[in-house]
Amino acid sequence: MNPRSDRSQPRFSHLFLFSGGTFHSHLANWLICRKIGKMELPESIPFSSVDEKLPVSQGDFRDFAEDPIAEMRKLYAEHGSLALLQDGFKKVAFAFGPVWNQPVLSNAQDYHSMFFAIRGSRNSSLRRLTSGLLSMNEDEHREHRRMLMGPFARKSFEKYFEGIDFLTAEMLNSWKVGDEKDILAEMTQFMLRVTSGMLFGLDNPEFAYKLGHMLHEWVQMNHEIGTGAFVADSKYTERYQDLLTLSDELEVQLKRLLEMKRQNPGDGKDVLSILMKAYQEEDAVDDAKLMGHIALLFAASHLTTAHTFTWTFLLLSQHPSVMQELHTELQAGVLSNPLNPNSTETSLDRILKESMRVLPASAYSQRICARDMTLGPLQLTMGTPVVFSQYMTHHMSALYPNPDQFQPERWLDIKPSPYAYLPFGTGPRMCIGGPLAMVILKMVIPKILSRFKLSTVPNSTINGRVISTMLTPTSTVPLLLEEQDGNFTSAPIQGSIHNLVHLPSAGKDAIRHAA
Ligand code: HEM
Repeated sequence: MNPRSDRSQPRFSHLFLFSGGTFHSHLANWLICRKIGKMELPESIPFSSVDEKLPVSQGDFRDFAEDPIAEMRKLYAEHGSLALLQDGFKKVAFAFGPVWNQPVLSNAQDYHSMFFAIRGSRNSSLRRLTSGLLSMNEDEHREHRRMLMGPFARKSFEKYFEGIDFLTAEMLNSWKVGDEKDILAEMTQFMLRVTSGMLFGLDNPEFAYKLGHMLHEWVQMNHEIGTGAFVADSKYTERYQDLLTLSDELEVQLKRLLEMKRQNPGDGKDVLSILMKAYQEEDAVDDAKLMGHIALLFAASHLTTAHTFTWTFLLLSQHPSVMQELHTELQAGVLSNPLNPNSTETSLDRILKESMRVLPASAYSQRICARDMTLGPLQLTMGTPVVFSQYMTHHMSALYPNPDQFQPERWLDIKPSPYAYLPFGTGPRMCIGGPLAMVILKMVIPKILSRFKLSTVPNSTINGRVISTMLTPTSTVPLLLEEQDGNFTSAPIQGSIHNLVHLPSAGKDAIRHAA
């Protein structure tokens, strides 16, 4: 039997947080939320009186797991910026756009964070490795976040530059004019090395990279079965045992790393050394927590940044006039110091902002209601997941005209609120590595583009979709390495990339408007 057609039995799962209760009207609350700051609720919201019609759709969470963007678009088209998806007894709330992002993301006391994947049983290595910031809330979160901020403060960045420069040169020296490169594989490998170096130091590069590879596999596996935290389907959970085994092995290696660091602290310039020192000074050494932080930092950092590199190079290769402007700035040498706070905004700043708007590496995330509460007209019981989405918010035409088009020049005229533009999230749980990721992108992109022209391979097929919470290229992303001669053209490409962004070579009707 096709499991998708078996709708007669509600599916129960110990993995899923149940939510029950009845719905009531909460018009007053909704009206208060209607105008927050400068942001108006988009006109399209269809309920005029909450009693008339609540924004509830019956659905199948497996459809959401398969294609989160398609499901979110459907909910948005049907209900506007607030919706509840109900599958049997289970419910998930969806909050799209700045009006609802604000309460969900600013109120960390009522909207708790939850690790994006299955966490394992109480005494498992998986549970310990997933105990980093994303699994912490309230006082515990505040305390650990404060200690973690040190290595991610701007004054710490210079410690990582030497390693990043070295690894960039190593990658570029392995590239040759005429090569066709899968830029996704290249940038993933590059970020794996950069992240391993930044987190563990490069005094023992072989061990750092070995650990990096293990963490990479562990992160990938978490994302693959991550959707299992939402839906009960063996498709997502059959690799769970493999994840438990890998977690055991990873924990052994991370313990080894901590021992090595204690015996030989090295130059102390890596994130782990800085953290260990901070924890020691506060007499708060807890190896399980340290390992949880390291695992999360790796998970949060390397693929998000690798995907941002990949999407940006793809978008540039499809937009020759944008590339031309960047090249002119590169030649004028105005991009050389990404750390200079006094430098005026360059086209690279706008390109990165726009790339992360139109193809945000983190497409959505979720919170869990910490108590029974209301969100607009919805009454949500404790434990109900609330999904918010960067992709949906960034593609709202009321906020960004022609939202599916890559138009870096729009940033000359706009300054959206942190609830309308949030590639790094916002509020008390905003990404702690965002500024560092931006510096890495701004350091490395000019170096690559000074050496090589990256051109689209005509008619290549580029696919992308959301896996777990990440907007991920799901095919290779082949680009041709050519001599940088400053003459840019583009060529048509195929694939599901056209469902995510409107590319000029695709013609007018290639994409439905996302939101
Ligand atoms: C382009 C690269 C990156 C993107 C797009 C990104 C995106 C995000 C987003 C959207 C969140 C908020 C999630 C939520 O609210 O549920 C987040 C949180 C986080 N990110 Fe990043 N991130 C990036 C790079 C990094 C880097 C380089 C690091 C560290 C080395 C990092 C570490 C973290 C941590 C620890 C959190 C959790 C913060 C907390 O819960 O308090 N990220 N990131």
